[in-house]
Amino acid sequence: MALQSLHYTNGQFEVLDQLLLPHEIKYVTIKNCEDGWNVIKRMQVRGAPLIGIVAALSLAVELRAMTFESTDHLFEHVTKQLEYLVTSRPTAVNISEVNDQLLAKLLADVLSKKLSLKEIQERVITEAEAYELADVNINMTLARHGAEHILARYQGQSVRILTHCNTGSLATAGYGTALGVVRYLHEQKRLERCFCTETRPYNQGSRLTAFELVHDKIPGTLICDSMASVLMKEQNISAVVVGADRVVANGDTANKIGTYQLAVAAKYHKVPFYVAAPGTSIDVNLSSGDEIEIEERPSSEMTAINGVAIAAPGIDCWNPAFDVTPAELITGGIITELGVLAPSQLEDKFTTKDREKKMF
Ligand SMILES: CSC[C@H]1O[C@H](OP(=O)(O)O)[C@H](O)[C@@H]1O
Repeated sequence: MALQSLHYTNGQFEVLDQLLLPHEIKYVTIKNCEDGWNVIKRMQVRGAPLIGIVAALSLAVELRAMTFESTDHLFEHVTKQLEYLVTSRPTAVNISEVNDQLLAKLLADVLSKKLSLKEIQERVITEAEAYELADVNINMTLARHGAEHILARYQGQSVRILTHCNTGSLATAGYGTALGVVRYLHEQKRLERCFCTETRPYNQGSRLTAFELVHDKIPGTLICDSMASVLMKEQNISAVVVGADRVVANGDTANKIGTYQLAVAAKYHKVPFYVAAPGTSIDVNLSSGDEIEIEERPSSEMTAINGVAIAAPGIDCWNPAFDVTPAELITGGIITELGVLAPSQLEDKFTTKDREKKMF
C-alpha cells in the first residue's frame, strides 16, 4: 500500500500530519481554506506540488459547502481565498500557479455568460480537484524521463543516487518527483542504492524520505548533510537528483536549504546534478533566481526537536528554508514531464498556455 499524503473523496478532505512522522500516522480533516492555510504554514503538509494541491482542495471543499448570490460574489470570494492561500508559503510557485490558473478559468466562465452560477461554481470545484488527479501521472512521466536520462550515462550498470529533502509520495499526490526517479530506477531494477540527507533543520530526509525508502523496501542509506561532499568523493555516486520549489526562466532553482552546497560539491566531484521539477513548479515569469522570495522559518525549528532544546538558549539564528542553485550548476538537466531539459528550453516548453494545456 503506497503512502498517502492526503485522502480526498466526494468533498471529504484530510491530510497526513507530517510533523508526526515517522512515529505516528494521523490524518487531519480540512474543511475550508483557513484549515488549508494552517496545515501548509505549520508544515503539517509540505512539498511544493503537495501544498499547491492542498490549497486547491481546501478551496474545493469550502466551495462545496457554500451558496452565492451572484457570479460577482463567487468571483470575489474565490479571488480573496486564493490570495489568502498564496500567503501561507512564498517560495514554491505552486500555490500561485493554482491561483493564476483557477482565476483565469473562472473569469473566462463568468465573461462567457453562457453558464449558470451553479454551473460556474461546479466548474471551479472540478478544476480545483483536477490538480490532485493530474499530479501522479505527471510525476510518473517525469520519473521515467529522469531515470532514462541517468541510465543512458551508465550503460547496463545499476546506479547510486544522492537525494536531498523529501520529494516523494509525501511531497506530492503520489509517486514523487526526484524520489519518483529513484522509485522508477528501483522498479526497473537499476538502482543499487539511494543515499538521502537528513536535511536539517526540519529533517525531511531522516523523517520522511527514509520512511518512504524503508516503507517501499528501496535500498537506502541516511547521511548527515555534512557528509555529502565526502560521499561524492568516496562512494561512487552516479548522480545527485533533487526537487524544486521554483525553477525560473534561466533555470536557476529554489529548493530546500542545502541544495546549493550539494550542487557546488557535485560540480567539484564531476557528479551529474539534476533538478526534478514538474511544470507546476516552473515559473518562467521570473527571469533569474535573484527574484525568488526565500522563506525564513522560526528559530525554534532549528533550536529544538520535538520540544527538546538542542541549541544554547538565547543564541541568534538564521533559518532560510531554501536556497537558489544557479542553472550553471545543474549539470545533468531539469527533469520535467516534457523531458530532461536544458535551462534554455524552459521558456519554450512552459509558457502559461502550455502549462494549462498539460494540466487539463
Ligand atoms: C517535490 S517537493 C519539492 C520541494 O519542496 C520541499 O520544500 P518543503 O519541504 O519546505 O515544502 C523541498 O524543497 C523539495 O525539494
